[in-house]
Amino acid sequence: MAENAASPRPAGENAPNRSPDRSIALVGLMGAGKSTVGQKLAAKLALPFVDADTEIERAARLDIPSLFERYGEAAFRDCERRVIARLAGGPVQVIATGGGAFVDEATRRLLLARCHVLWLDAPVERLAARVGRRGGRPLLDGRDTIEALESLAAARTRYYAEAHIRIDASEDRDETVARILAALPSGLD
Ligand SMILES: Nc1ncnc2c1ncn2[C@@H]1O[C@H](COP(=O)(O)OP(=O)(O)OP(=O)(O)O)[C@@H](O)[C@H]1O
Ligand SMILES: O=C(O)C1=C[C@@H](O)[C@@H](O)[C@H](O)C1
Ligand SMILES: [Mg+2]
Repeated sequence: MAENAASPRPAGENAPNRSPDRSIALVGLMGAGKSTVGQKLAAKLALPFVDADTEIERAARLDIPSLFERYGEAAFRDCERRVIARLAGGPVQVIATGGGAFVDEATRRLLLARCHVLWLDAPVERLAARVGRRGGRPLLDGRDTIEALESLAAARTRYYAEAHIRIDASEDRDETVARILAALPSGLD
C-alpha cells in the first residue's frame, strides 16, 4: 500500500525529526538487549551503532572470554573504561555498553554527563532464558545462570537505577524499541 503523505508519522518511524543532541547509552544486565535492541534503535534514529564489548575486543585483539582468562576481570574493566570514554566522546550514536560497565564510577559519571542513559530492565528469569547456554559471558560460565544473574542484579541494580530513564525490556525487541522511542525526551526531536 502506498504511504499516505498526509498521515502522521508514528513516533520515531523516520529519522529526520528525531536527531538526538547526544549519544544514547544502553545499560543493564546481560540479556537485557543492549546489543540487539541498540542496533534496531540506531537504525530507527539513523544513527551509528557501536557496541562497547566489540570495541574492547577490537582494541585488545582478543575475545572477551580470552581477555578474562589471560588478564583477569580487572584488566578487562580498565580496557572497558577507556573504550567507553572514547565512545562517549565520539559523534552522536547509540552505544551498547557491556553489562558491568555502568558499575564503574568514572564510566557512570561520564555517561550520565554526556549521554541519554537508558536502563533496559527485565526480570532475571527472562534474561536467563535469553542468554541461554551460549558461552562468551565469563561471569556466567560454570554457574547456574539464574543464580549468577540474581547475584549480579542484587549488586548492580542501585547503579542501573541512576540511569536517566528506565525501560521495561521484558517484551520483544520491537516493543522495547518502541518503548524507548516513546520515552526519549521530547526535546530530543
Ligand atoms: N527483548 C528481547 N526479546 C527477545 N529476545 C531478546 C530480547 N532482547 C535480546 N534478546 C536476545 O537475547 C540475547 C541476548 O541479547 P543481547 O546480546 O542484546 O543482550 P545484551 O544486553 O547486549 O547482553 P550483554 O551484556 O551480555 O552484551 C540475544 O540472543 C538476543 O537476540
Ligand atoms: O555483565 C558483565 O559484567 C559483562 C557483560 C558483557 O556484556 C561483557 O561486557 C562481559 O562478559 C561482562
Ligand atoms: Mg551486548
